[in-house]
Amino acid sequence: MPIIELKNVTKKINHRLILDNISLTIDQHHIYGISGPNGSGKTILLKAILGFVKPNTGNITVQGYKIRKDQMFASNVGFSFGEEGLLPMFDSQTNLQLLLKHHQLNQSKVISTALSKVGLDPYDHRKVQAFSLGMKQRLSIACALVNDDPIIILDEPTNGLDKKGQLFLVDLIQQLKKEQKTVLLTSHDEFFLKRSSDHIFQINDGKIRIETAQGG
Ligand SMILES: Nc1ncnc2c1ncn2[C@@H]1O[C@H](COP(=O)(O)OP(=O)(O)OP(=O)(O)O)[C@@H](O)[C@H]1O
Repeated sequence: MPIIELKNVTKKINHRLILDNISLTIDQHHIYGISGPNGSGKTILLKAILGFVKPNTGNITVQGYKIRKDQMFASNVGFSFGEEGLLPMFDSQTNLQLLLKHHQLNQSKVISTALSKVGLDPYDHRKVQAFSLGMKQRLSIACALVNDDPIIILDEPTNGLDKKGQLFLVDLIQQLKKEQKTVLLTSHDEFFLKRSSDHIFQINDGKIRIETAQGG
């Protein structure tokens, strides 16, 4: 059974068709990359899967639950939308702490582990507003990882990362695959997509098509 399934999903914004009858299946433990020009609907698609955007027609199912029907929002999904999800007036530890879904006795260990996984210093207590773009991107990715969810959604995770950071991210995604996570990510960087993903989808004019399926 697919872990995520979209059936005939349509989304219009201001009478403009953004997602045009999209059907898609995502199998668990695979890495899926989505490419497409600016404004093609990649972010809207990810937000619809999470339940943050309501489609006009169609159904989205995550782990067997219909989103905005059985469940308002997809649970068990870690997500990163770059800087927009961060609280700049707090340090990285507080940003992660506020996201923890479950009370944990070893909270600071869980937070340190997530920061170390993305190459940030767990003892750096500066406010996030003092971080470089690359550090903010890494923290945003840590936000997606901190709850150890089985599904990880990363919108443009290479934004702000230099070449070394991008290679680090490729390794991190391969590590997530080894941990049996299902990852759905978007990127404009074809090289990064090919290096990191088992399957690549292309969105254009609201329609989605599979570009390559390298097998996972
Ligand atoms: N809140 C909104 N109000 C009006 N239009 C919106 C809104 N959010 C998105 N859109 C429009 O929907 C379209 C798809 O946006 P989306 O952010 O999904 O594109 P994208 O493929 O992620 O683009 P990029 O590569 O630039 O990040 C764009 O034309 C955008 O202007």
